[in-house]
Amino acid sequence: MKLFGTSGIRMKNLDPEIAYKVGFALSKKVNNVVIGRDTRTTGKLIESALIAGLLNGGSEVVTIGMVPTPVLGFSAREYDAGVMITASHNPPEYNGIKIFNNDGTAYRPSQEEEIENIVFSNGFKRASWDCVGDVWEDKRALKKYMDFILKNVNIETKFNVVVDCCNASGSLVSPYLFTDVGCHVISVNAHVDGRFIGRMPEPNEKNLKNTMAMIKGLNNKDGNYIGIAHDGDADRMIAIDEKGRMTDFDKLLAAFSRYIVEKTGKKIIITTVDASMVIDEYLEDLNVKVIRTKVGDVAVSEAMQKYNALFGGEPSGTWIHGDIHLTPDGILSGLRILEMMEFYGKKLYEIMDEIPSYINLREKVSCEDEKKKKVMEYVIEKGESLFKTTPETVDGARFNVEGGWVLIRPSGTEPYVRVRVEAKDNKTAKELLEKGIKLVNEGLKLGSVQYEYW
Ligand SMILES: N[C@@H]1[C@@H](O)[C@H](O)[C@@H](COP(=O)(O)O)O[C@@H]1O
Ligand SMILES: [Mg+2]
Repeated sequence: MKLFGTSGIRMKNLDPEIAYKVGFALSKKVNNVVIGRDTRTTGKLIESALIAGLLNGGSEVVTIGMVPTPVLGFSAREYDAGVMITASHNPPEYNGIKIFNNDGTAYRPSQEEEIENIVFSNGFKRASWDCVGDVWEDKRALKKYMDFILKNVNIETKFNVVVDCCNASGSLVSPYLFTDVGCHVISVNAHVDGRFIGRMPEPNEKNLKNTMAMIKGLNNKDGNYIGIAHDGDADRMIAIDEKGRMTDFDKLLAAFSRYIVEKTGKKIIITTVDASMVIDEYLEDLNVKVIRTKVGDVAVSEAMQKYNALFGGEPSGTWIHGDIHLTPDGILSGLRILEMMEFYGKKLYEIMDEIPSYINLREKVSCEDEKKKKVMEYVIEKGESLFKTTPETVDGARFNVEGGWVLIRPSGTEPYVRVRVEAKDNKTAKELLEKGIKLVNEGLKLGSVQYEYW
């Protein structure tokens, strides 16, 4: 059994026994740990089990309560490690455990494997009664993070911003920080509720429908609002422009990457294999090196350190600002969108409309975790003759064909195989998508096409 995926452990009805064992295993590696959790109903249950494991193994624990992931990542710098209890963008019945190093990066696969090996070895040696750990509470973590971010952003303009927090832990920080930098803020879904009653935590077109309509309505009356919407732990964000349109993930990433290069002169950008070719094209005249990694903030932060890059971003809206800290931060990303608008003196829709558009399609096919390996073996084997090219296998299988590409990869956070297509024309894009989905379904032996919007 493999516990860790793209972003730590992520499971439906996560068993507290797993949390206990992970806590115990972690106590064999570090002496003290800071723990935060998102708003999920199972948060305290998982936290209690994790703490029990850590204490039983002899680690000291500091809890910082309900916080966004960037606050936990930032707080980890004062300890040997940090643990965030979150299932990020997954629905409310999920929960997860993500471990952080004290440089703010998430645990690398090799570190996760060490924890897994201890968990499955079952050779737990408890600390004796006089060596068990203790727990303290730090109530100042949110404040320390907010002071730190405020020191590092510089926004003169009084922007109007709708901040949508999906009833998650971003609610405790994001609307306040936008207000503190001088924005007029309307907060939406900003009372915490682990059932995510306002909208589901994945920030996509379907879930942001009401917020987009609201912005459109406000701006009909000359409001000039943009929107910033987070996922369930606010390590991600997506922006909504003044016309009430959710910005395209890849185009926003391209615009922001260009801004960072123009502002800092640093010509390296890190992104992932599922990102659009628009990034390379939009930065072409600036001679920028765009480096692509596997999907996931772990791979992105690792490459940022390797190449000494200032910025790394994924088209899921997970962006890392290496000049500030190495934890993906959707709140800081939102503030930096405002810095970008101020830098260019343009509205968000004006910046977005300058970027070329390709046809980008994303679908996901239901696939239980246990079947993913087999499905991918099938995809790699049969895809080669179907697409008449050998796939790149940095992450999943990417088939580069005339006029576009298709990437088929198992999600590391959800029970899906993702099919991602990009092409210069509609026909090629549709064909690639259909072929990709058919391939996955054949692998699943479903026979019929079954998919949902990503
Ligand atoms: N922090 C990670 C991101 O880095 C990643 O992009 C996303 C999707 O991952 P996957 O496509 O494996 O489900 O999951 C999490 O949010
Ligand atoms: Mg997240």
